[in-house]
Amino acid sequence: MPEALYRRVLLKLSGEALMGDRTFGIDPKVVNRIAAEIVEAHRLGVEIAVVVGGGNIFRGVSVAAEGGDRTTGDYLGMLGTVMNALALRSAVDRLGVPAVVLSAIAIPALCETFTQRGAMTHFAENKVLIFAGGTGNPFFTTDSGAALRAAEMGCDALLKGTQVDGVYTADPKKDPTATRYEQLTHQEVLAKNLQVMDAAAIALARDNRIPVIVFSVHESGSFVDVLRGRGRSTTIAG
Ligand SMILES: Nc1ncnc2c1ncn2[C@@H]1O[C@H](COP(=O)(O)OP(=O)(O)O)[C@@H](O)[C@H]1O
Ligand SMILES: O=c1ccn([C@@H]2O[C@H](COP(=O)(O)OP(=O)(O)O)[C@@H](O)[C@H]2O)c(=O)[nH]1
Repeated sequence: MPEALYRRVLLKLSGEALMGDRTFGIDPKVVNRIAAEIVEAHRLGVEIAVVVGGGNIFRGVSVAAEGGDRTTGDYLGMLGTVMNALALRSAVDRLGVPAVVLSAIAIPALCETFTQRGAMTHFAENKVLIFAGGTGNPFFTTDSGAALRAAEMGCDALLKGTQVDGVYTADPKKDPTATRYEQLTHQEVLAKNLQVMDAAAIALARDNRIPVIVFSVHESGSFVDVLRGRGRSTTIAG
């Protein structure tokens, strides 16, 4: 069995993935399964930072679409990511690996506030880092937060665990004839306007030469498989 291909990775976890079969919120069974995979990867010796999404709780654009205030909606979305991060920390902790939540928005009663130097200290202490609050700014996404933190933390790769098992010629949920790419460049994703990740996140990864690997977080063992260079995924690099 090959060991991990990477020394330090940023795992972007879709908020919606944490819902399991529910229509809203957090399914503890799913959180426990993902936590177990993170712990397995940690035991391979990989340094892991996680950025959690919040789409299972709140999306600012939905508020705006109904005539509400986008900025307030986005802050609610960021708070949703803090809820997910706390649930994941508790699940990883319970499996015997220390984990810490670092939020872009200060909520000192619940978690630490992110600083790059503080986060590096936690890596040196062999902890799993869980980044909450996205970038801390409205009008951004947690994908952009993931690309930003991957650059700040010097990660070798950004692994996007999402609803689909890679990047397709079109959204596979809408177009059943769409076919999956094995490999693409960041520039091709932008030029073809492939919507699996927002353009700001892809551009930031491109400018910092960070490969992005898109895989399905719904398949058990997929995170560790990707770390070992196995399983179904699309690599965006070059
Ligand atoms: N070209 C494409 N290839 C793959 N997925 C795509 C593509 N275009 C749109 N999508 C959609 O993008 C979704 C992933 O993006 P997003 O909803 O932001 O996920 P996440 O919640 O993981 O951040 C997939 O579930 C898929 O339906
Ligand atoms: O830097 C950020 C990250 C997130 N959000 C808000 O938080 C919500 C949840 O994040 P996202 O949609 O990226 O979650 P995911 O799709 O990964 O579950 C977004 O819709 C935004 O409203 C934001 O305003 N700024």
